[in-house]
Amino acid sequence: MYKIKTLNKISKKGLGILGKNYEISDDCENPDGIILRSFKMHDMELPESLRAVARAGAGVNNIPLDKCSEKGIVVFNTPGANANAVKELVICSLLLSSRKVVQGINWAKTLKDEGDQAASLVEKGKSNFVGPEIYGKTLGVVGLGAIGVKVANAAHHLGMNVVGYDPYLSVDSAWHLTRFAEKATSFDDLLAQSDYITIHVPALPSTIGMFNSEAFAKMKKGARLLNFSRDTLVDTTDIQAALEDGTVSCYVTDFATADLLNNDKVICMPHLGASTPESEENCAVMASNEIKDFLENGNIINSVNYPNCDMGEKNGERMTVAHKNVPNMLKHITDLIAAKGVNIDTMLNKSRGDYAYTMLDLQGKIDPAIAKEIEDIDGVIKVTLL
Ligand SMILES: NC(=O)C1=CN([C@@H]2O[C@H](COP(=O)(O)OP(=O)(O)OC[C@H]3O[C@@H](n4cnc5c(N)ncnc54)[C@H](O)[C@@H]3O)[C@@H](O)[C@H]2O)C=CC1
Ligand SMILES: O=C(O)C(=O)COP(=O)(O)O
Repeated sequence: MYKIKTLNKISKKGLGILGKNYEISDDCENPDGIILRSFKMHDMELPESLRAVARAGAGVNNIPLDKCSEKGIVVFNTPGANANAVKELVICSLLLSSRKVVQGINWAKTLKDEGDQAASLVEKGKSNFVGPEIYGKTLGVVGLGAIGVKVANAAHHLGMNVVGYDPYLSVDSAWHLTRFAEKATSFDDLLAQSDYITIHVPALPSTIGMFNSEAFAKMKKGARLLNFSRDTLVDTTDIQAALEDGTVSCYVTDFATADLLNNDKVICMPHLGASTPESEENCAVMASNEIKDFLENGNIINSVNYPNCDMGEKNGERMTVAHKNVPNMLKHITDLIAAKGVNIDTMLNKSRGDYAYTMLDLQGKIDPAIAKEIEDIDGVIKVTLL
């Protein structure tokens, strides 16, 4: 029986994929795997039993990746599984940032006690809520991954000019991106051209604070900014100054904070980007499949800290070894196996940064003591016999 601990509410349909050999609860002790959404794991003690963490979603800034890598815990996410949900809310927000819909609705509500006068007061007051159309305007998309590409394509279909910036654009994203999107020559070029800017990059040391006073100074006066990625990408003090002096005319963010909630030029949402039944299910299905394939077969698909390694379904004895990416590891591991008279049928080894992963299909019955001996090799982190 495998034990899975959930740290957030995860779609039941998705968890159902795991099947009868899985005990799933939010308070289990010694879990083999954790499935979570935005729960912040940084202060959590990582149990010795833990082999895998699956983020049902895209962003992994809530997970202590370095600590997991050091302990041989493989972390997964679910690329693209919630991208459509976010795209739809971004398109909605483009319109909200332009047309003063939120402000207009809030004002209309104040007329609820005006009786027969309400209709004529509405007509008199509506001129305060005029806002421009998005058709023919330029949208700058920062980060052309799963979400950015979908937003760019949808905005093109709505008649916008689209300019994109992504120095690490993947081949897959390039295949899916509308040919009408123009490539910004630099981040500054995107800032200078755009009437609307939408942010779709992960929160990394290189992206945190990328929207600061320096960036705002390069933007078109009155541009509108949308942030459905992470709060830390936009400097809170600098955005408030940019809103105050009119550099930015509206900021729509999926990350409500006390400062921003008080600002009339900010539309704050309570992190709703991925909150659709479809996306919650897609993410949970993908996360469950990833963790199940890893726990049962040792395969790594869509990891964010270990290399992807896939030897298909196991058929016999399989050993997996998480280790440091240093010379001679394979020699040490295979020498020890050979010394026990065990034959290796198939082997796969891949590395990613400082870490590597080796999968070995072994012939015959294996003495579990081998795992302990391999684990004692300097540089080996975790050995699992499946
Ligand atoms: N509001 C919400 O509910 C949700 C928020 N997100 C956030 O959106 C982010 C993006 O999600 P996806 O598109 O699915 O991820 P993704 O990994 O498919 O795309 C990210 C893109 O950003 C690019 N990038 C990285 N550094 C960059 C830089 N300095 N400048 C420009 N581009 C850069 C990458 O090359 C990649 O193409 C996530 O990391 C997460 O923080 C994701 C899903 C839901
Ligand atoms: O997938 C992401 O990065 C998200 O931000 C979605 O977060 P959530 O799963 O809705 O808590």
